[in-house]
Order: sequence, then structure tokens, then C-alpha cells
Amino acid sequence: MTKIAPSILSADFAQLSKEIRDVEEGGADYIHVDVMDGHFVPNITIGPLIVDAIRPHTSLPLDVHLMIENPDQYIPAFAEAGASIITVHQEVIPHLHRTIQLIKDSGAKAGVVINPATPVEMVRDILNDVDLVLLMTVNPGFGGQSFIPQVVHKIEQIDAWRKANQLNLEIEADGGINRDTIRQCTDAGADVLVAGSAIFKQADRKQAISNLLQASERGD
Ligand SMILES: O=C(CO)[C@@H](O)[C@H](O)COP(=O)(O)O
Ligand SMILES: [Fe+2]
Repeated sequence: MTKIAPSILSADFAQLSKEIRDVEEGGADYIHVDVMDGHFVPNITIGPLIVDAIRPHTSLPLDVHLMIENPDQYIPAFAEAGASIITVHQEVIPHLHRTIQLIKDSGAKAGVVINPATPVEMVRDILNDVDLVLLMTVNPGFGGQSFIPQVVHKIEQIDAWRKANQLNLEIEADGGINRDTIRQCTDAGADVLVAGSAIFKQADRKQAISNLLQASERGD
């Protein structure tokens, strides 16, 4: 069952509660929240204050993608604000196991993210401990970028390890997901598909979500 996680990065921030209600009514499974610090990525977005503000406006899980250096410093605040899932980038974390435990201790589900150029082996030894692995299919920092197809084999690899070890984890893909690219990801084993511009840049969000779900299904 494919899950769709609209990224509010492409939403109208002046009417965030309406935007979130729109995608929830349109069939979204998670609300994806992109947190950027201007250091790890060349953009600055939002902090725990906004997570706290949107929490009462949806019953969907808030999937908080931390693109920040030193995430340990902020994980408790994001969990307290209502994050349901917190994902952290392997590239910035010296003691990944410790950070994953910190997320779990704070009450949220824990996920690890890797950039397109990071080898998939970098997360192999943490798979037992995480609830979700997020494969970036663009370089993080901005919405509206083009899908990098070289990442698809990493989705396949995680899926193969998941099956071989009977792991209970979700595989998420993020960046450049649209009607043309989603099927490669779901065929490779991705369960959760983040989409920003493919949903929020369309007037009819329900239709946009349904188009993605339809495109993700095998026609044969
Ligand atoms: O984490 C990120 C970007 O860094 C993503 O979540 C984007 O916000 C996805 O936007 P689209 O590529 O779907 O427009
Ligand atoms: Fe993201």
C-alpha cells in the first residue's frame, strides 16, 4: 500500500492550516515537514514553533525531515512540538545509534536519511534500530528539483536487506517525485513517497494525490 506524504515546503505558508486540511481531505497519509538550517543545506525553513502550530490542524502523522547540523540539540523540541516521525541525515551525525535512541526516547518514530551520493552501506548497520529509511532522490535544500534516477538501486538494496532480515521498516523516497518518476520508486520497494510541487502546485490536491497513486500502480 503506497503512502503519500505531501511536503509543505511547496505549500502557501500564509495559509498553512488550509493547505494541510486540503491534502488531508485529498487522501494524504503523512504531512512531510522540511526543516533546513542554512548550514547543512543552503536554505532556511522552519523550526519547532511551526510544528507546534500545525499539530492541532491535522490528525495525520507529522513526518519531520531534519536537514540540520547537530540534530541532537533540537530533537526533544521537535518531539515536544508534535513530530510523529523524525528523520536525521547520516552525513551530519558522528554517533548515529545514539541519535536514533534519542529520537525514540523522545517518543517519536526514528528514521535515517541519506543523500543521493551517500553509499547505501552507510545505513546498513542501523537498519535494525530504525522505523524508516529515507532515500533522497534530489540533493536536499529545495523543492521542485529533478529526480535523480541513480538512487533507485539504493531503494532496491534496502528492500532486499529488509526482506532478508524480516525488518519492520518503511522505505521513503523524497525529491522530484511526480507521475513520471513515482513508479520506479514503488517498483523498487518504496512505501512512502514525498511530493511537494507535484501536489501543492496543482489546484486540485485530491486529484494530484490520486494521480500519483494511480501512476504508482502496476498496469500489468
Ligand atoms: O526534502 C526535500 C528537499 O530538500 C523535499 O521534501 C522537497 O520538499 C520535495 O519537493 P519536490 O521535489 O517534491 O518538489
Ligand atoms: Fe524532505
